[in-house]
Amino acid sequence: MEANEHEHVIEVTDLRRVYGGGFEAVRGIDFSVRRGEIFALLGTNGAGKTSTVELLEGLAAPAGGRVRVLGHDPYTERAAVRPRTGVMLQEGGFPSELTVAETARMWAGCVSGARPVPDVLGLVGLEAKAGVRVKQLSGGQRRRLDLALALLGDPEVLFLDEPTTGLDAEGRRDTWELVSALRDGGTTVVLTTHYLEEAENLADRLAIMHDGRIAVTGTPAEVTATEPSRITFELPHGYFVGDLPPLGELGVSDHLVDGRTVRLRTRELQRAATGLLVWAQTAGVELRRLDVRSASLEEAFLGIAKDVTAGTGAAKEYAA
Ligand SMILES: Nc1ncnc2c1ncn2[C@@H]1O[C@H](COP(=O)(O)OP(=O)(O)OP(=O)(O)O)[C@@H](O)[C@H]1O
Repeated sequence: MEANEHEHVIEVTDLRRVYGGGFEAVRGIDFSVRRGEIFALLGTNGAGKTSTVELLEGLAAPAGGRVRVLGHDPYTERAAVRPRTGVMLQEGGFPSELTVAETARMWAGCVSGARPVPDVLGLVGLEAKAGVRVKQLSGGQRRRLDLALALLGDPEVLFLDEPTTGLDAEGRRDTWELVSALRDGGTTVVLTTHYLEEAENLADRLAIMHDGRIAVTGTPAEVTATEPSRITFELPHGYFVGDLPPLGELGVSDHLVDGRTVRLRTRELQRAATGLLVWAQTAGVELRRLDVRSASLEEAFLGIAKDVTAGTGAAKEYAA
């Protein structure tokens, strides 16, 4: 197939994974990832993210369903897939007595057409640590070495399992910049993360998993739009909630009054905010401490986890 930006480099259909004791960790999931996009898998602890990524990496055979990476089955056609993918595992597990450069050279020996080691260490900001033993690296520096090793083969598809766990704020930002630059260069990236901010900043599309299933997929904006927006303000002195325009007519789904503070939730943010501001202007009053905001990914995440736990959430998918 000719490489183009609409090509699905990963296709997952009704994928299932069952562990030895019969526990079904992945319970029939579907998603696809296009060439050159960053796709994030989010979810609560034990949701099945790592179990899923391991199936994409060809480390285990699915109990059911189908997975294709670059058009191949990553488990049975490992030889066709592995040289074109890079894998950053949660635990690198290198011999700790080797230096950073020795570790990378050892790894490069297993990769056909490996990039020069200094280039890859430079990419992840470890060039100054080339002569340092792995056991002397900080946790964050080890994560960067993990990433460098995944990049040695200049992969078309990169799997990153919690790439920024243990990194400080600066290290995290540097990794985001690097991953974005790789995407801009055409690399397809699948990452798991616990940091919602990371998915919001980095992902072109994401899926939120819960209990082995995908609860929602879409762009960060689409997923965020599943939760209502919020408007908060203080009632002007001398006014009561009943003096406001009828809230239902402004598209407000529910409201809460706490002292003089009014909190509204709406799925029609522009209509509700405009209605309130026009009312305030006409009444000649100021809405003090006015705060108007769309839901964050965190609110969507918590809302979805709650919905699914309560059994009210059917899987939602947005147009790609
Ligand atoms: N080797 C195993 N044998 C049996 N059960 C397992 C095994 N590995 C994982 N599980 C179970 O499968 C479920 C999914 O685990 P998985 O590691 O895929 O979740 P995750 O979403 O990556 O979690 P986390 O965010 O905590 O890393 C969990 O309930 C876990 O206990």
